[in-house]
Amino acid sequence: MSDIDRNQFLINQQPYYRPVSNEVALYEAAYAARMPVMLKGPTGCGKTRFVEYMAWKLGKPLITVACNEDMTASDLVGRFLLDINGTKWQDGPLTVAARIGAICYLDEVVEARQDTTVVIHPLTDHRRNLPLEKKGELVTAHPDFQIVISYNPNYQSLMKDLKQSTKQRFGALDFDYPTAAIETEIVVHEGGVDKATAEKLVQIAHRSRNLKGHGLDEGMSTRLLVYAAQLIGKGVTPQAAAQMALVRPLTDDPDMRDTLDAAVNTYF
Ligand SMILES: Nc1ncnc2c1ncn2[C@@H]1O[C@H](COP(=O)(O)OP(=O)(O)OP(=O)(O)O)[C@@H](O)[C@H]1O
Repeated sequence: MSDIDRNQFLINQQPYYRPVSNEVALYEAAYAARMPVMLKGPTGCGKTRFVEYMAWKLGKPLITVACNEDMTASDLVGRFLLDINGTKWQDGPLTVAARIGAICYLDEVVEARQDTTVVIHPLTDHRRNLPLEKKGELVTAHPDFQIVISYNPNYQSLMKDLKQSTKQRFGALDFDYPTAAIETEIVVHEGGVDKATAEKLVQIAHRSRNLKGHGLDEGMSTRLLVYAAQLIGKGVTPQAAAQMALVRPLTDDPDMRDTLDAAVNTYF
């Protein structure tokens, strides 16, 4: 039993999510089958917002874990802690999610070491259980439990990739930056700018995305477009907002910065 209040992980207000394709229906089918789901796509394209929206739509709690390379299996599963009465077991977020029947979202899972990632294996196949080896307990996942991971294929390298035995436990949905019309709609909604301004921001992003692989690792994300729009909404000039939110975060290279600034200047 867990004394954790499941309600604290429920999303009470509908998150704004603009569907791009049939991802909502596909996710619902995967959830109905309790299939683990992998969301693949570049940074800032809506993966996290999508999971929040789906958790709200399905009325299930959501527990999110930002993965990093220092994360150990204990950070996910739990550990014994010392307190005044001696040692006390504390469940990690994955264990809490399995007990209360939450959707457990492991963000950027490829950042975690492979020996950490394998702890999810027994939860992602027919066993649906989680051995707490140090505690000597086998947790059987609540029927509502589901595991979702996000993954940016552009960052993958030989050193950092998921094992096939991990990948092949998931159904996968491809995400990418939406079409110009949909992305404009998102920037208007999230950034509170008019349509004409949002369209220009999106066009600048398209220019940068064309430079991916030609001096840029990634183009400007939808998230950065929303940031730029929010600055404009606070009274910053579009040019300064685009420089601060779109160009400067993207590159440290002075030539590339000048190229992107020039692109901004053709629009604003
Ligand atoms: N389809 C969409 N509907 C609504 N908002 C969106 C959508 N796509 C992107 N956004 C906006 O872009 C922002 C960034 O999206 P999100 O945080 O979901 O990115 P992400 O793909 O999870 O990024 P990362 O991989 O870096 O965590 C959101 O806060 C939201 O404002």
